[in-house]
Amino acid sequence: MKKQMSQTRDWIATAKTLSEALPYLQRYEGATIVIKLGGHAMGSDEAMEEFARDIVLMRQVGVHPVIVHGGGPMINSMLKRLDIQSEFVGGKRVTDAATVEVVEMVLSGLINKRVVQAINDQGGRAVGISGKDAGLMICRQDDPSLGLVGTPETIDTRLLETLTTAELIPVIAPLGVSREGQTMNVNGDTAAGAIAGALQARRLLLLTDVAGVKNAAGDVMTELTASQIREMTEEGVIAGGMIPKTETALDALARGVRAAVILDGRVPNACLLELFTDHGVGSMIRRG
Ligand SMILES: Nc1ncnc2c1ncn2[C@@H]1O[C@H](COP(=O)(O)OP(=O)(O)O)[C@@H](O)[C@H]1O
Ligand SMILES: CC(=O)N[C@@H](CCC(=O)OP(=O)(O)O)C(=O)O
Repeated sequence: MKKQMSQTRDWIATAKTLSEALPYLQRYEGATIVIKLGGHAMGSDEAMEEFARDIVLMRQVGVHPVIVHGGGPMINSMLKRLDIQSEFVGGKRVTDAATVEVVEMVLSGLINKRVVQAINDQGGRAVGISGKDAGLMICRQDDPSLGLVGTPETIDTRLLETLTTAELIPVIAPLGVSREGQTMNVNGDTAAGAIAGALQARRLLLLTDVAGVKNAAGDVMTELTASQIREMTEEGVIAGGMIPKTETALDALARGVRAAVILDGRVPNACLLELFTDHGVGSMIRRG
């Protein structure tokens, strides 16, 4: 009897949560949300399944999710197996001709199809592409000392619009092509920011494996301004892989995205919590 009553209370709480989501569901109906799934946030098959369910639910309630994925740790292990050395400068991989082949193989092959399949297994209809498809992402060389690393120069959104109109979910591997036809390795965060800007996305969600951007004392900053980011980067508090994330957030806002959030992809249903409840799960960077 007691068990039955507590179960009823759980169901009532679930119904209340659903009911409270109504204003958020209305707010985001028809909105484009770009979600960057970092390699570190992919973790287990279970985490991937949960992420995929969130994405399918978003589509079901009229949101247009566009996924950009990373895969840094998986590229590292493939390079190691092939005995190719690799190093990062400012959160970006120094990329030579041999490395870019492995990057493309891992990102466009293994990871892209894993994300696509996870979404489709949950009843969604995802289509895997890279920045090379239909001239989506034309790049110039970032810093010559990084080799074949690209900075997106133009984003042609037509393919994404076609997919979205057909109610398909684009899943994008962060590779681009130079004007000369050279394949370029693009940091996943950088690619997501450029795509979010070009689509004038309502939100850019950067999913990673930390609770958010931490200050010098190690506390997560729930809100961050552009000047705080610049200061913390100069002081070395924001370092490594967090540099492209915060730079991307600022860049996306400058291009017209309303807000960017760096959030903890390890938290179950992180995307749903962020979009459809009061409980933010990371660091929010707003315009202004
Ligand atoms: N100030 C900071 N706050 C939080 N994380 C930071 C900070 N500075 C550096 N980092 C590092 O950035 C990492 C996230 O970047 P990265 O490893 O590239 O993630 P992903 O694979 O999800 O893109 C964190 O795991 C953390 O080690
Ligand atoms: C230029 C550059 O650094 N490219 C990244 C692309 C993958 C990526 O960004 O993966 P995460 O999101 O998991 O870090 C790389 O080669 O690792």
